[in-house]
Order: sequence, then C-alpha cells, then structure tokens
Amino acid sequence: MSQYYPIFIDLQTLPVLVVGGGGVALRKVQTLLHHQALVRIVSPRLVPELQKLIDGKTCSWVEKEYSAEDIQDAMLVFSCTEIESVNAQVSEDAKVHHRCVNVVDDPEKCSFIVPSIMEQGDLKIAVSTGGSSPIVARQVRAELEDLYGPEMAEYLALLKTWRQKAKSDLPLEKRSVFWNRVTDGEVRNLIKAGHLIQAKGVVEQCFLSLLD
Ligand SMILES: C[C@@]1(CC(=O)O)c2cc3[nH]c(cc4nc(cc5[nH]c(cc(n2)[C@H]1CCC(=O)O)[C@@](C)(CC(=O)O)[C@@H]5CCC(=O)O)C(CC(=O)O)=C4CCC(=O)O)c(CCC(=O)O)c3CC(=O)O
Ligand SMILES: NC(=O)C1=CN([C@@H]2O[C@H](COP(=O)(O)OP(=O)(O)OC[C@H]3O[C@@H](n4cnc5c(N)ncnc54)[C@H](O)[C@@H]3O)[C@@H](O)[C@H]2O)C=CC1
Repeated sequence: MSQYYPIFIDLQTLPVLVVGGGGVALRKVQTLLHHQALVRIVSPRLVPELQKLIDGKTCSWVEKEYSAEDIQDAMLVFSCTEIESVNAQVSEDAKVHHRCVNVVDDPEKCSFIVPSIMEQGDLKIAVSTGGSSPIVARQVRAELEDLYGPEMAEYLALLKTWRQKAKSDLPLEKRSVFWNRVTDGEVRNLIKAGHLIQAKGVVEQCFLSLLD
C-alpha cells in the first residue's frame, strides 16, 4: 500500500476532469465545487442531482463516453464509472500525461485518494485510512465533528484578526508568550460558553500587557 502524502491544494485555478455521472461522481463533484474547482464532467448520463449542478461555468458537462483527449488540461482526474476497463483506461491515460488520478473502485489505480473532510471555519481536518476502510474514515470524521464544534470557527476567526498586529507590534519572544497564552484553553472555553466579548477582552488584555 502507498504511503499517501497529505497536502491542502488551492483548486481555484485547477481544471478537474470527472469521468462518470453516477452517485459516486456526485459525491466527488460536490466536494470539488465546495473547494471552487473548475469541474468538467464527461459521461453519457448524469444523475438528476448532478444535472442540477451544471452551470456551464464552474461545472460543465460533456455528454459522451470518455476518450483520451478528454484529459486536456486537467491536473486532477477522477474516474467514477462502474466499468472497470474504462476506469483502467482513464488511469493509464492520466498517468501517461503525468496527471494525478483517482479511481473510485480501485486504490491500486489511484495516484491520490480522497479523504473524509470536516470543517469548522478555517479548521479543516482530512482523515484517511489509506484505503483500508473508507467507512472508518467517515466515522473518525464524525467523532472529530463532536470534538470540534462551531466555537472553533469563531475562535480561529478571532485569533486571525490578531496575527498581523502581533507580528508587527510584538518582538518574537513576546509573540510566542502571547500565542501560548491566548491558546491555553481559556479563550476557546469562553467562546464555547457563548462569551465572545469576554474572550475578545482576554486576548486584548494579554496583548496590551506585553506591549513595551
Ligand atoms: C480508496 C478510496 C478511493 C477514493 O474514492 O478516493 C475509496 C475507495 C472505495 N470506497 C468504497 C466504498 C464506499 N466509500 C464511501 C465513502 C467515502 N469514500 C471515500 C474515500 C475513499 N474511498 C478512498 C479511501 C479513503 C481512505 O480510506 O482514506 C470518502 C472518505 C471520500 C469521498 O469519496 O468523497 C467517502 C466518505 C466521506 C464522508 O462521509 O466523510 C461509501 C459510503 C459511506 O461510507 O457512507 C462507500 C460504500 C460503503 C462501502 O462499500 O464501503 C469502495 C468499495 C466499492 C465496492 O465495494 O464496490 C472502494 C474501493 C475499494 O476499497 O477497493
Ligand atoms: N470510492 C467510493 O467511494 C465508492 C466506489 N464505488 C464504485 O464506484 C463505481 C461507480 O459507482 P456509482 O456512481 O454508484 O455508479 P453508477 O452506475 O451510478 O454511475 C456510473 C456512471 O458512469 C458513467 N459511464 C459509464 N461508462 C462511461 C464511459 N465510457 N465514459 C464516461 N462515463 C461512463 C455512467 O453513465 C454513469 O453515469 C462503482 O463501480 C462502485 O463499485 C461505489 C461506492 C463508493
């Protein structure tokens, strides 16, 4: 089994090809569009939910069976058909053109796999079992959703507003004291309990106390 290397990619400028238009393609396309990819679907048929996502701009549909020239400029390729020989061909073509390819029913033909993703504002956790059990990846993701609630989004948004100020106004060693103090649990707990104004006050007090 491959040792998959996890990265977070900005998909906004990356054309993505999805081959197939069934339930699995739908799941992949939904995640891709959420991450602002430019999606082109090649498939003779689409399930109705996928049809609704076609807008001709961020998500387009080429109504035909796959052939090698469909790879075009796609950097990421997803093969989601139910036909093994088609999936194998897509994988082979993508690899010849040095593109990253995901084949839904065969990890051996993948050069990347898709993790289970949880998000709370700027917190994003991607879970993988390396293909051993996608269901377990989903279950771990659900456990993480219980652990990290909506307070994480507010907490990170608050910390982000201080990043530039801390960088410009505090010397390195005080910056480290500042970040350790504001992330020691109190601020997060205050936000979790609904006391956002107090939380902001604690951060501000801490910052002021460290100014020369
Ligand atoms: C290797 C990988 C390749 C890839 O697709 O990238 C792969 C492969 C396969 N999945 C299969 C089945 C299912 N997969 C799901 C769901 C998800 N599968 C995802 C990822 C991955 N699936 C990659 C590995 C991830 C890892 O482990 O690190 C998730 C995380 C992300 C996503 O797809 O968006 C998403 C959960 C998202 C979430 O809810 O958070 C469900 C539905 C469910 O669980 O509800 C079922 C039906 C139940 C079942 O059959 O298990 C089968 C068997 C097909 C068969 O038997 O015919 C194979 C093929 C095989 O294993 O050989
Ligand atoms: N990785 C995963 O998470 C999972 C993978 N699977 C596997 O994924 C495969 C697809 O599952 P579903 O979407 O449910 O199947 P589906 O049968 O609903 O969809 C397959 C799609 O592929 C299209 N297609 C067929 N031949 C094509 C060709 N030559 N060129 C382009 N498109 C073509 C069909 O028109 C259809 O839209 C199945 O083989 C299944 O075993 C199933 C569940 C989960």
